[in-house]
Amino acid sequence: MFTHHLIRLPRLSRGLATHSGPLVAVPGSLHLTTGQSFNGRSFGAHKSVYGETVFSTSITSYTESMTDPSYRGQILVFTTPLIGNYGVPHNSAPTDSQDVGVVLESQGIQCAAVIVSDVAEKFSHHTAVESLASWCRRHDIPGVTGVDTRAITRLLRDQGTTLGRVAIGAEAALPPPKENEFWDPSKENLVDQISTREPYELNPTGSIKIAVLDFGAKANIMRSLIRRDAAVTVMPWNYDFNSVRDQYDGLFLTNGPGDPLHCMEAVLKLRTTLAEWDSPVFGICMGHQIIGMAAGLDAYRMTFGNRGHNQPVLALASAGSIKAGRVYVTSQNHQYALKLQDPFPQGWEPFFINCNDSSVEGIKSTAESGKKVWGVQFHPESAGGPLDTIEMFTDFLNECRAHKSAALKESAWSTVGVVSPMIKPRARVVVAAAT
Ligand SMILES: NC(=O)CC[C@H](N)C(=O)O
Repeated sequence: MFTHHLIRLPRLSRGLATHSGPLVAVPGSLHLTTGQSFNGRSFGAHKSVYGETVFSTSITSYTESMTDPSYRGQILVFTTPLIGNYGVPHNSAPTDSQDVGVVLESQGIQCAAVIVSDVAEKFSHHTAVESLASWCRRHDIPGVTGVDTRAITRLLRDQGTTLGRVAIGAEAALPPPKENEFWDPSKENLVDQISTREPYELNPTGSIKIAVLDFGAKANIMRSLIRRDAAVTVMPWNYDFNSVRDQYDGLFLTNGPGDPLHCMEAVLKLRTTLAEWDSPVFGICMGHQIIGMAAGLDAYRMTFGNRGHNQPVLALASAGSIKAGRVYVTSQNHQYALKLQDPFPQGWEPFFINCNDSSVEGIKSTAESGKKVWGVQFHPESAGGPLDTIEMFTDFLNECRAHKSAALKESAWSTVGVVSPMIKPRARVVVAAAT
């Protein structure tokens, strides 16, 4: 065990006096299961936690990242040195008539702890109501500052995502835990801990009915759907969608925390959906991994994953607003990815590839398959991050609308006993009436 960084003296002169009382120098440390320790000072809850230590290269949107349910169980290290300078907004004020109940990405802070090189002790923004430190304390989330986050990140890039413990107060000075005492969140079904227990509706008067399987959804996915006039029914991740699928015009699978292998129940149910239902399906991050596994691809654990808002992806195929050959800058937060295999399963093709590490960033059904199914590893809904691929939501809903009106015409023609000349008959039998 060696120590990378000594405890820095707290900057009492700058203090937190304006917003939350003077900062008392409480020690805070990050211990890694591989033996390294980083000693700084605490700025959040006075509580020690275990988790998986990951780093994010995002420069802004710490509030959105920290409320993203996909960070559940993770000790989030920000590579940007100064975090907290625009404070934290009120999280429950409606932003518009299509309010989803929160301003940020979920009700509370989802990551297990945060590690910041230099936490901003003063904040300034017209929507801010409190400091990062006070927000963390209110949500019982520990934070450590005054550590060399560059050194931590270099370590994580070499040795991969590593189990860690954030130790606060007297515990920070104790020897690090033994290797077998670290908690490994990837062993748990984190999705089941946060997915909705019961289905619920948003924007029920919307013009197209979309079912959303909730693996730990970011609120901006729901906003992105309902702002495009979708009526959304959010369902538990393992809901029996096949028993209600005929009531919906499209299926959406959300992001979510942890290892996708814990969600095999959803993979198997989706396999049935894809075999028997031909309405459009779209999945993001965990949702994309579930679609890929249902298609027959394998998922694997990456060394340190991709987390940040500056990940370039190259489109390999065109679809809707996406043009083959273009690079899109994307928001990402994932540890697992689909394995690139040659040949791809029949009826599927790669859609995007990561320009940095060549990992699979998207898959789609082929034109020949007659299906409209896409999955993307990145987050088109952003929050935070660039909006380069936001129109994929419009593309998905356009396909749902086109499919719905084609199906309506088809059933209108079949009730008068003629096979529509405009509709290519699918595997489904079109009932030919007499006379
Ligand atoms: N944001 C996500 O949906 C993450 C998916 C999955 N938990 C992973 O880490 O790869």
